[in-house]
Amino acid sequence: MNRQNDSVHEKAILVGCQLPRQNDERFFYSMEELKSLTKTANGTVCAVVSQKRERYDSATFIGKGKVEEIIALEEELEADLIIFNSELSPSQVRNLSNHFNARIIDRTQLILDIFAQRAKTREGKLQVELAQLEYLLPRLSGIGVTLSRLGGGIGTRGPGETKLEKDRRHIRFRIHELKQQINQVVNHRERYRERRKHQGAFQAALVGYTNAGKSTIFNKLAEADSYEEDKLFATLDPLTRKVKLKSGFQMLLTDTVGFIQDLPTSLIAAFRSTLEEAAEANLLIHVIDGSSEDRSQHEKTVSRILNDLKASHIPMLTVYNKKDQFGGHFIPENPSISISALSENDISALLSAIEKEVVKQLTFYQIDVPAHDGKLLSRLRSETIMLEQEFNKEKQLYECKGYAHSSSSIDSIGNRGE
Ligand SMILES: Nc1nc2c(ncn2[C@@H]2O[C@H](COP(=O)(O)OP(=O)(O)OP(=O)(O)O)[C@@H](O)[C@H]2O)c(=O)[nH]1
Repeated sequence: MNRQNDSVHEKAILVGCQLPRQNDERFFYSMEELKSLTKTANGTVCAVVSQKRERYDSATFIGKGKVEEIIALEEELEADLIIFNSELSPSQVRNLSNHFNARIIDRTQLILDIFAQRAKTREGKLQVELAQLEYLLPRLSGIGVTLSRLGGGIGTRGPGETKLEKDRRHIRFRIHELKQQINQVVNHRERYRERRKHQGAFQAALVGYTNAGKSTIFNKLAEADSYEEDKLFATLDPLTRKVKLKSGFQMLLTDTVGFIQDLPTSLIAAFRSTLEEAAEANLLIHVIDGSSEDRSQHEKTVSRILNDLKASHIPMLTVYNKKDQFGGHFIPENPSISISALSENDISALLSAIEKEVVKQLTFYQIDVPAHDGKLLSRLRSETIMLEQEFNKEKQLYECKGYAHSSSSIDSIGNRGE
């Protein structure tokens, strides 16, 4: 399993600059999120500095006075890192590096670093490396010149603990290579996705703000071995598993990447194809950390991203998770359920709630199955929700009734009707 450099806790000063177009609430939330991202990357926040300006300073992002203030803080607190809450231009990084001993990184690099640490599947790793290199390339000013003392620590790590390449020629070659490999993997996944569609499987996807508890719920529902941890972004790749509902009906469940505000564009591009998978689901299971103070902000972020993905029309079950920490007293959206993913009873209630939503989308069928056709019977049991199965001794057949997914490939379900 892929872990951070647990022993190293770099000390970071966070820097934000609020422009007139950003209201106080949004700016505050974004700084809070930066703190949480820093902790996720195994950094320790030792100071937070912010400034209001009409526009960013083209040379140093923040004003001269603030630069002086941070120089003093850096010395006093012995900071290793200064993290800026916006994307810095290559020249801003260069200019700032002249003022500080600590390494300078921006929000994008921080997020890329976290994604690099937590990518699990081959595709996720390739995509994160590509996003990192595309970010890095314009920021190198010549062969072998490094970006803000590239070499170790937050912002410089590649997927699977490899060091980021720093030579322009190598980077270009690697970008080319990565694009080819990603194409292959994506094509392979597309074929797999088409096959699943063709088979008419019912597909559900877990979506939600990062750290809401998606992987935990996914594991409990699918009894799969996914990676969960109390840090942001434990899920970077969509993982798809079979989930058996109480009736025996099997659906596919996909776990998706955690959503955050202002995901860097390079990463949106990298994960677009994987997020598109969620956009094709029959049912979205939106997991919300009900115990978080930023709950409503998180919900807004997720709705916005779903909207961008053109997935807002998909039926949704809202799950307020971590009930053990908030008491479950919401009068929330419909349909919804409050649970603690850590409680077996609640997981069982969640399965029933999911089943209720699934049934809404299924079609009633009635079919006679010859007694000797055990194969069809067993398929009906797992691929549909069978309500009745009566044996007609005279005709030597089973009279079955139930609900099936409308695009089910069980072609023998001919005589549907309500
Ligand atoms: N107290 C409590 N903790 C929970 C519950 N569900 C999940 N957690 C914890 O919350 C943390 C985050 O859970 P994950 O399942 O990794 O969250 P995620 O939504 O997959 O996160 P990303 O992959 O970062 O998007 C873990 O430490 C879980 O153990 C719950 O119901 N109650």
